[in-house]
Amino acid sequence: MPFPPPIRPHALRTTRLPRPLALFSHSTRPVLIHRHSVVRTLTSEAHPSDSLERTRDDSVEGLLRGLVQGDRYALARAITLVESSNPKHRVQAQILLSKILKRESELASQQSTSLASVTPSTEATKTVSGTATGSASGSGSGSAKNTTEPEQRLRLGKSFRIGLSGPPGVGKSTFIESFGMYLVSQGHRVSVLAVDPSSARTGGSILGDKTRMTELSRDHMAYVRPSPSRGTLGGVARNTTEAITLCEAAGYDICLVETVGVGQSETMVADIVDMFVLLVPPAGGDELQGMKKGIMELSDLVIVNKSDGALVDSARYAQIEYTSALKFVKAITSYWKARVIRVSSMGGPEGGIKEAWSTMKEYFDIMESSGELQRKRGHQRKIWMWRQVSSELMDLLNEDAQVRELAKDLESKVLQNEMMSGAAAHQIVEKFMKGFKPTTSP
Ligand SMILES: Nc1nc2c(ncn2[C@@H]2O[C@H](COP(=O)(O)OP(=O)(O)OP(=O)(O)O)[C@@H](O)[C@H]2O)c(=O)[nH]1
Repeated sequence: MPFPPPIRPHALRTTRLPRPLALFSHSTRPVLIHRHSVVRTLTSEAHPSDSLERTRDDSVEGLLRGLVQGDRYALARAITLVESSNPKHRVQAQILLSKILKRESELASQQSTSLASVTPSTEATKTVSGTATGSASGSGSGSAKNTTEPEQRLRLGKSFRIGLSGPPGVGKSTFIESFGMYLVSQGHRVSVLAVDPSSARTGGSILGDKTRMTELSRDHMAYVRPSPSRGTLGGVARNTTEAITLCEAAGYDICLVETVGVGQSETMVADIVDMFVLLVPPAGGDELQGMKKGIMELSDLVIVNKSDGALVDSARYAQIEYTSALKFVKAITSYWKARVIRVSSMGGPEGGIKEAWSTMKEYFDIMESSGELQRKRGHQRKIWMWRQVSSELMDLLNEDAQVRELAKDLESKVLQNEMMSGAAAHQIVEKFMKGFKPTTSP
């Protein structure tokens, strides 16, 4: 099956917001002090057409209803729920996710009949515009309700998950802004999630308070998650996987997951997405030497960014260098050989953005039609099941006060070389198992 057609081909011109601060009256979120944060929060999560009603319903049913209507308030709150470490919230999050997955499988069985009677683009256009006009104008809501089948918004498994990584300053936000706006102009609905490894380690943030992707954030066809996930890397990954599921349930057919190309986060992102794209600066030689071989092995596409003005020659040089470096890297799948293209993120669609999308789309079509995409997703789910097991076990260990106390003592013994690390680990697990009281799962 080819890449799912855009949901709303004619929507672009009708959806721009006048000024972010005009949305104050609609926001149910607390007003933040930092000016950029205010703009990011409001522009990313609030739009007059996001919801048919302003009342906030945080029950699982309410969130689900909001999600399938494509309401960004509901999406933002649902992502906050899955990111929460509060045990009560985790139970609610799991119920919400399992309801989404249940609906997805029900839809899959109905799909052949419903999609045969309605062409995908017509169905999607009705659905999304119905939601948008319903609240924006009020008068159109009657007919909008008639044509809106919320279940049709659950397009799980019909989205394209793209991971984007690259060193700080390579132009990731500029690329995503430009690329995202191009996709939106083609009728796609785009969500952007950020994975920030620094927040996992130190609580700080590389992405910081910088206002990023302002134009895309304001577009009704896009959802930019204002703040990156935090917590342990395993927790961040779990949150991101669940956030992707929520974005897909809310009708976003393209999900971009961005990470800074330092540390382990790119491996983690590559295990979540369908395609992994590496952005590199227009220089080869030393920089290429410094680039970890591992990250090249993960890449399905390498984009040499900033291929414009005086940088074109070095971008060409980098393209040649990366292309030959890739010859020594083992392909991830026999269906696709990684490519290197040049892009100017500031050069508009013709500056390489169009080519980047057609290459990604070609990848998606090949992987989808060969069945490789489904296999890859299945394999990823299996990997994540086990990563989640270890992440949850670690959470349980950390929550146990007695284990924490023992661990502190054993850590210092291991540090002083008074005890073998394996023996210490064994004692910790033993202590935990003795005191473990199973809780009822959702
Ligand atoms: N000439 C040129 N400059 C670019 C291009 N893309 C980005 N830049 C510039 O590169 C600088 C860094 O761009 P960002 O998009 O902030 O880079 P980033 O990778 O998101 O940076 P971090 O948020 O620090 O990770 C900015 O000054 C951009 O204007 C491009 O295609 N051509």
